[in-house]
Amino acid sequence: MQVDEHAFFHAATMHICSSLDISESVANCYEFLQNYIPLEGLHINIYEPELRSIRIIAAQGGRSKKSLTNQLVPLDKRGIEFVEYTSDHLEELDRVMVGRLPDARSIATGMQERIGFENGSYMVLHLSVQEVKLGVLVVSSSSENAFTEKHKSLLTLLHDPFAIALSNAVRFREVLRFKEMLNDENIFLRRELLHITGDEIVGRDFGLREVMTMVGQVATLDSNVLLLGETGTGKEVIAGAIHHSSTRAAGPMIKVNCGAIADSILDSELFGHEKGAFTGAVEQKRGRFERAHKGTIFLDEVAELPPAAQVRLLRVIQTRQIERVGGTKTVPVDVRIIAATHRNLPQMVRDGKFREDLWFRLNVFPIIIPPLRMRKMDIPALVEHFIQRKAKDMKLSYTPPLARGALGRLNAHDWPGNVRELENAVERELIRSRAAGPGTPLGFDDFNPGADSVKAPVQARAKSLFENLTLDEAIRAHIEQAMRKCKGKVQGEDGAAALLGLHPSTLRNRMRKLGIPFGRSSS
Ligand SMILES: Nc1ncnc2c1ncn2[C@@H]1O[C@H](COP(=O)(O)OP(=O)(O)OP(=O)(O)O)[C@@H](O)[C@H]1O
Repeated sequence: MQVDEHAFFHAATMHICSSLDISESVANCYEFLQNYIPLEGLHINIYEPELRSIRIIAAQGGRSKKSLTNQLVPLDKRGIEFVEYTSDHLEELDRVMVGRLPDARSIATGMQERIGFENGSYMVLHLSVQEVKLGVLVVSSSSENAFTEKHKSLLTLLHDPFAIALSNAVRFREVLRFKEMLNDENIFLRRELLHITGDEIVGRDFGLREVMTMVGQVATLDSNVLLLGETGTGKEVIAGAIHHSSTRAAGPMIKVNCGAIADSILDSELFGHEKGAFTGAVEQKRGRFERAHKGTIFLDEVAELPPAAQVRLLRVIQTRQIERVGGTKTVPVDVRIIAATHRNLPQMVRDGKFREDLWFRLNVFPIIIPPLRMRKMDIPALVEHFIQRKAKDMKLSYTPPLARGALGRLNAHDWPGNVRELENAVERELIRSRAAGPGTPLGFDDFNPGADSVKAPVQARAKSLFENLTLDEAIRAHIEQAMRKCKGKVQGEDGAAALLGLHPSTLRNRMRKLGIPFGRSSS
């Protein structure tokens, strides 16, 4: 057959450049090329030296039923030597090499099985740009001696368009990888920034004192931690504190909300997927476990994991390895697990809804975070903290004061939504105050604590303690109460600083600010 080489080159280039996705380009080209070359398989492969393997980037034809895209074909010593030799001696070699498929076995054991022809022949076009070897285009046939000099020269014509398509594909993969890394880095840096700018844990010296002691005990170990507490109690905040105080603080902390991810994509989210693993998997993706490598993974709402995912999580904990969806190799991951739930996990284990073996693995060091109604002494400081933070977020040039009686109203509530509910209440009140005019005190007047019988005694106690007090007055009352208990002593084991969980000089500063006499001035 007489071939118009210009027309062939033009049409082939149009097919190769028809898509940004190299798999599609190869698919589009496959049938077209069959009009000129008796091929039954078309593959583009790159060499990955650190994995000592060939990676199939795009594949069409062949006898394999499974998608070959992204599969790794390990090379033995001879294979590595061959690939490295051809990379170093590109100029001296023919651009297209023709050979018998059985001989290819010595280069890449397994490649032949993947293509699916026992016997037959192949042509390999070495793809390079500016003398840098990128990879190869492999054309194969199940017939022996299928390819002639004419086929060889036609394939040679296609070097540049295929090389450019491969170079773009490789760069695109790199960009995606960097994008993912930057994303992780960004999340990490934002957390870090919050940490440095003092997104401190309010109540660490009061209502969360025991919790923080436990955080201190476990943070530097690598043990798994289970955080138990109602919704909004600050489980994520505590998980962050553990990570930041651990030896993994320089690594990433990756959060997974196990209850918010659809079952169908849970595996791919947790463990990643290979390109082509399922419809829509257009690129390889690292899962959250891989992204948390050398850091911490925070599995929020762990009780919501469906049974199949529980099994896979258990396997990861046992083997410290993951397998991407659609992948064949295992990837080691060095990750510390912090899990959290607001559910009664032991009960779920008894009901057969949560695997007992997984429960044992996660429950190495449980920390119970008390609900806000059991640590109401933290409310004034939390309110102060949220007013400062939200006023900054809302770009207010002032921080409005609390109205008289506001704290009493807040204390009378039982806070079923815990700290998050309080945070939202403060935000709502700031919005109202801004609308009423700058500096309008935050009254929490419309705030309805509800009035069921369970809350009544709590309300009565809280009212007597805090009603009609401003924030400073409430803190002042709290300190004065501690000073009375400690008979005016600030420092020492039986001093007010120890009772309040503060450093003595911090307490003295605060007392000075609030005009509370201490030491000689108190007598
Ligand atoms: N001790 C605290 N100091 C300062 N802010 C806190 C504290 N505890 C909780 N918060 C804030 O309250 C909100 C809810 O906290 P967080 O998300 O950690 O709760 P959670 O228990 O993980 O909630 P969920 O169970 O719904 O996931 C967050 O905005 C958090 O910053």
